[in-house]
Amino acid sequence: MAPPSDAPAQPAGDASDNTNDHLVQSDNPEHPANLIPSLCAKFWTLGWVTGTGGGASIRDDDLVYIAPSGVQKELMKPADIYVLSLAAQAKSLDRRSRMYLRSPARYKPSQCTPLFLAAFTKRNASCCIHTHSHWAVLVTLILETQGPGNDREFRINNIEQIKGFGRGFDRPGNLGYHDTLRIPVIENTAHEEDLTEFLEEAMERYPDAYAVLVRRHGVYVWGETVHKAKTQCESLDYLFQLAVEMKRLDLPWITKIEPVKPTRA
Ligand SMILES: CSCCC(=O)C(=O)COP(=O)(O)O
Ligand SMILES: [Zn+2]
Repeated sequence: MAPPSDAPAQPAGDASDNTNDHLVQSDNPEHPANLIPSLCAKFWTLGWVTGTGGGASIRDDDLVYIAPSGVQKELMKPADIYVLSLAAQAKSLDRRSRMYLRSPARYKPSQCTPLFLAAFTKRNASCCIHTHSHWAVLVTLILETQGPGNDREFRINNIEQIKGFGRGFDRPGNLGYHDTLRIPVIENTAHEEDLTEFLEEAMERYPDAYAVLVRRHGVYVWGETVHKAKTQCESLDYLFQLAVEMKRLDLPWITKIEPVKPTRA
């Protein structure tokens, strides 16, 4: 059956209408133009990029690789990827207009683009992942029930998976078991791009955070490398799911546990 005429076309991997195609052509599976589609296909199986929502972007030095908007992210091809230069973008007087080095004609770039750029420019991240995970959304809903003043930060401690997080931008090492992981929550907006100023403001308030939750929407997670962004996103999703189950069992997310001293025989 033919799709309705107003349905967004699915990526077909046809780059014939583009210039600078060499920017997305590589046999290396680690090339960002190959990695974004393969990561998004994995994220779809986790429920992170369902129904065109969510996505991922990768920065390689000055070049930023971006998925198309409104497409099923698990089906896109390297030829569907947009590429822009951070240096060229920085010179642009109009913050909202973007000069793409490669721009597939049939789509628009992801609405998440300015949020991904914030992670790259303000945190020197190399990868930013945006999920619509149920667990992320549920955590923001649970926090909402705790009322104004207590609903703008997710906090958890004394859980082993917290060690999956770096200590912060430009700070060596990872969090420890007894450390408290803090993730700011911002309110959702009618359009994804309008989240940018609130995400940037949360980054200012939480200089060491690697993620920002968006109420009733999902989460943005970044890292200094693709590997670290993915590890942190997985760790966070694990912690969000655990937190939802803990809440169901009436268990607190923050506990006071004294460090156990190792005994020597
Ligand atoms: C049903 S998804 C609505 C937009 C959104 O929240 C999102 O993450 C995807 O935006 P994109 O422009 O990348 O399709
Ligand atoms: Zn989204």
